[in-house]
Amino acid sequence: MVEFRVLSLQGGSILIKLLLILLLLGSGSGHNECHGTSCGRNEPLIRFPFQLTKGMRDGCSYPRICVHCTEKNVTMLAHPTIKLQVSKIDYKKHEIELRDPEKCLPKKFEQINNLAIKYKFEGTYDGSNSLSFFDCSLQHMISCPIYVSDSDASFQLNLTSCTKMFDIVVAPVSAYMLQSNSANLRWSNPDCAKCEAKGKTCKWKKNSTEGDIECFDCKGRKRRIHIPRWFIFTVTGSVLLGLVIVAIIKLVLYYRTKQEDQARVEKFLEDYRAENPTRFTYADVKRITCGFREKLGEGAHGAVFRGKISKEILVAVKILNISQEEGKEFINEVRIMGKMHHINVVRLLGFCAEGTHRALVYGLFPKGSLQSFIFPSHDKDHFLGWEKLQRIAIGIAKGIEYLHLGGNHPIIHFDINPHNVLLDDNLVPKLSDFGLARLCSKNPSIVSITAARGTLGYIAPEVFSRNFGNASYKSDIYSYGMLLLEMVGGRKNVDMSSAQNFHVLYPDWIHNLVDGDEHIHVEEEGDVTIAKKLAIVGLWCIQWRPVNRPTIRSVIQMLETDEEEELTVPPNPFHSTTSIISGRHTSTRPLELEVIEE
Ligand SMILES: Nc1ncnc2c1ncn2[C@@H]1O[C@H](COP(=O)(O)OP(=O)(O)OP(=O)(O)O)[C@@H](O)[C@H]1O
Repeated sequence: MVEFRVLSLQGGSILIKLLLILLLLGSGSGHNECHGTSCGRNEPLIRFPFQLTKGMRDGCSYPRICVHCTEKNVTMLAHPTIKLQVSKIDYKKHEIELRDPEKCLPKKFEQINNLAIKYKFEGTYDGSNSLSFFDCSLQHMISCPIYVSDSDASFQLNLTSCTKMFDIVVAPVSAYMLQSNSANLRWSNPDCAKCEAKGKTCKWKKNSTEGDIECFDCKGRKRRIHIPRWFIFTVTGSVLLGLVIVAIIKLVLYYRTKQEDQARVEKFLEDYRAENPTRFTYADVKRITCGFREKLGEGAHGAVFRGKISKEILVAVKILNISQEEGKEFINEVRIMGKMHHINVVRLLGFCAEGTHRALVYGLFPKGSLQSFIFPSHDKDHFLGWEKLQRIAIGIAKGIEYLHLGGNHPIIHFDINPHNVLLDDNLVPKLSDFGLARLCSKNPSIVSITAARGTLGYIAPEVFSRNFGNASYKSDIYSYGMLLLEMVGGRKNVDMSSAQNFHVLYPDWIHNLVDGDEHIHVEEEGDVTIAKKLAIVGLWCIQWRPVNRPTIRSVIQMLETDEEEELTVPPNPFHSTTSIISGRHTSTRPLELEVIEE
């Protein structure tokens, strides 16, 4: 969930960045120092020394010439009193063409004159500029009642019904221009010639009220894309709306899954207190394992994944590779397994039986299995020490005793090996995978998989072939004996180099050890005693004939005794031909077992 949120935050920040870029691009549609801007399609380009302002306010003074755009996209001079349209700007000749939107430019002569004085505009007309103004308002049907005549009489008017108003000796515009509603004026300042000679353009110096200019290099600057404002607002709005909707959906989902998690934890705790395994759906299993993210290992019955029911409750989820259609049988078996509670037995916390999915949920043991703690005693860095090994051996035996004798439903494990002994933080051993032999008995691939895993050496001869007798509780004793010998020797007891014929490697040194002439690594006095005791008990457990093997209670008694002398060394089972019931085998060392088809 945390990652989910982080991802969505990242996604959100990317979207926000996109929006900012759009807005920046949009802001490029305003005044652009390099390329200028305009009010509309056929409107003049507005660039230095013109400045686009937002309204009619006289926001800028000489030498800045301010213009603004009307709602109808017409370019107007920005002036509080003068209403004149800027219809053309010639940046080469430094000329602007002004028009009266009310089509009566002579009436606005005074304003033009004031403008020319304010901005030091020059006239573009070379002839005599003495003008006479007439009031012709008595003439009907005319839109502009003021007539202008110049001294050159180049523009003759019918003035019979007009009265002369005044004469102007020097005017910046000609009578012809005024009458034809267009006045051309030239600006001389600011002069951008110096910058332009350098291939640059001009811009106003920042923070200068005097209207100082500086050169500005536009080369290499890409032209900004013009994106209409409506487009930007629509896109921005849609994206924001989308983000809000996504956030709401995520929030709803987040709270819903939180509620589901809470309900799952409550149900789990309730079942835990009632000592029942919780039934999970397959969706629960997926959520608990975060989509089967972390695999802890794989055994004969399936893969094991790390999982989490709540922050505090960590679990290991075994996804069984059995596909029984009938879930009832499975659930019955699992309920029996769930009743098994002992300090040396892994507690089954839950299960899943949905469709063909079968899973078992156990408590998590981060230290893993005993397999990773079995090292030879001379490997000082890893060897656990004889005291701890003895405690672990007794713990495992007590776990087996509980399975065999403790509950209402006795269980033969059938797969005792170091992989199936998990260790908690205090190195207390916990037997796992009990009950799986029965649960998965319909799976024909198990024996071969077990063989491939290398736990074959732990399987009692009678489990392997009926020629050696019937499988029983004593079969677990055999596996336990092999486990003890491996704990003492710290090495594999089976040579798997040949797939078909395997050898049980009966270690000579074990006999030497119990006879007293083997030098093992000891830290303390008692260490040899413990090592010998574990070896003797191990040898008793691996007797060929089940009847010759001790019960698990006797095993515990032998392990817990302090009297070394009390333990007698059993005959070497690998030398005894008489102990093999069928008599098919003759003894060889190391003994070679043949797989006999049932
Ligand atoms: N409850 C658990 N907590 C931590 N790790 C576990 C737990 N159960 C199993 N594992 C790890 O997952 C691995 C696979 O376990 P699994 O019991 O499926 O197979 P195995 O015991 O190694 O082999 P097999 O099933 O053939 O006996 C083990 O090696 C063990 O390290």
